[in-house]
Amino acid sequence: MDYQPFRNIFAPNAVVYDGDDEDFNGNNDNGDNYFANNAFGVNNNAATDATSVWVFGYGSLCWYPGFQYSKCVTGYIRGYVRRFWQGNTTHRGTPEKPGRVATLVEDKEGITWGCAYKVTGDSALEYLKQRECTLGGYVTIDTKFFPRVAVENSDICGEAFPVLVYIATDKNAHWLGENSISSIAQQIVDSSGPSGHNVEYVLKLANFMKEEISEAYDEHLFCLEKSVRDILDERKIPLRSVMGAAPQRIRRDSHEEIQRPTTFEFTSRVPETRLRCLNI
Ligand SMILES: N[C@@H](CCC(=O)N[C@@H](CS)C(=O)NCC(=O)O)C(=O)O
Repeated sequence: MDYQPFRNIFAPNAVVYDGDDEDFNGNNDNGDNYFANNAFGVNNNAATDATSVWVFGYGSLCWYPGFQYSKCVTGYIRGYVRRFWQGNTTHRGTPEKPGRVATLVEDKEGITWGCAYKVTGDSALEYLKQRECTLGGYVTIDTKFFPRVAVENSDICGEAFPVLVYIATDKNAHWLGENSISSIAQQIVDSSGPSGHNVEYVLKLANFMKEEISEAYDEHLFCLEKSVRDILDERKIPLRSVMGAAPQRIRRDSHEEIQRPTTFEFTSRVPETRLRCLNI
C-alpha cells in the first residue's frame, strides 16, 4: 500500500527540517543544530521547557507507557520501519525462551507511526532507562516527529518537533534479526515473561494502530498479527489466556479538541439546509 503521510494543513509554511542537509544528530551544513534550537512545530513554552522532552513510542510504549506524561500526540517518524527483530528475555520472554519485541530499522523511505509523550523532569527518563536500556538492550536516538494533525493556536502547531526514541540496534546482546513472519509468530506464541505473554505485546500494538491510526498500514505488524492469530486458532489457545488486563486508557491528541471560537457572524453564515427526506 503506497502510504502518503498527512500534510499539515495549518502550517503550510512551517519550517520543514527536510532531512537532506542534516544528519540524525540534527547538524546541518552550516553548523546549526536542529535540536539545540526551538523545536519546529511546537510553540516555545511547550517545546523548550528546560526540563521537558518528547519521547516517541512505537511498541509497548504505545499502549503501556508506564510513566507520567502531560501530553500524548499520535504521529510518525521518518527514515525507519518497525520490525519484530529484537529478542527479549526480561519482559516477554526468558533467557531460555526469548520473546520478540519491536525495534526500528533504518529505511530511507520508511515511516513508522506511533505516539509522542511529553515528559517533564527525570523520573520518566530514569524509568525508561531501566525498562528499555538496562532490561531491553535499547539505546536512544534523536529524530523528528510529525504530528498527525497540527492545530493552529495550539501547542502542536507545526510540521515537526524533536523526539527521543529508544531503539535496539543489531549491536545489542538480545538482537535476533530478520526471520520469516511465520517463524517470528511461532516464537511469539511460545514466549511469555514477567510482563506477560508475547502475544499480548503484538495484539495490543496492532489494536493501537487500528483504533488510533486506522489510516496507517504497517504490513509487517499486521501480517505478524494475522499469523499469530492463526496459530492461536490452530492450537485452540483462548485469547483471554494470553491478553492480560485491559490496557490503561490514554488521552491522546487533546490539541485536536481545540474548537475554533464560533462567533455569531460565523454561525449566521451557515447556509440554510433542507432535510430533503422530510421536505422541510
Ligand atoms: N522502544 C519501543 C519498544 C519498547 C518496548 O516494547 N520495550 C519492551 C522490551 S524492553 C518493553 O518495555 N516491554 C514492556 C512490556 O512488554 O510490557 C517503544 O517505543 O515502544
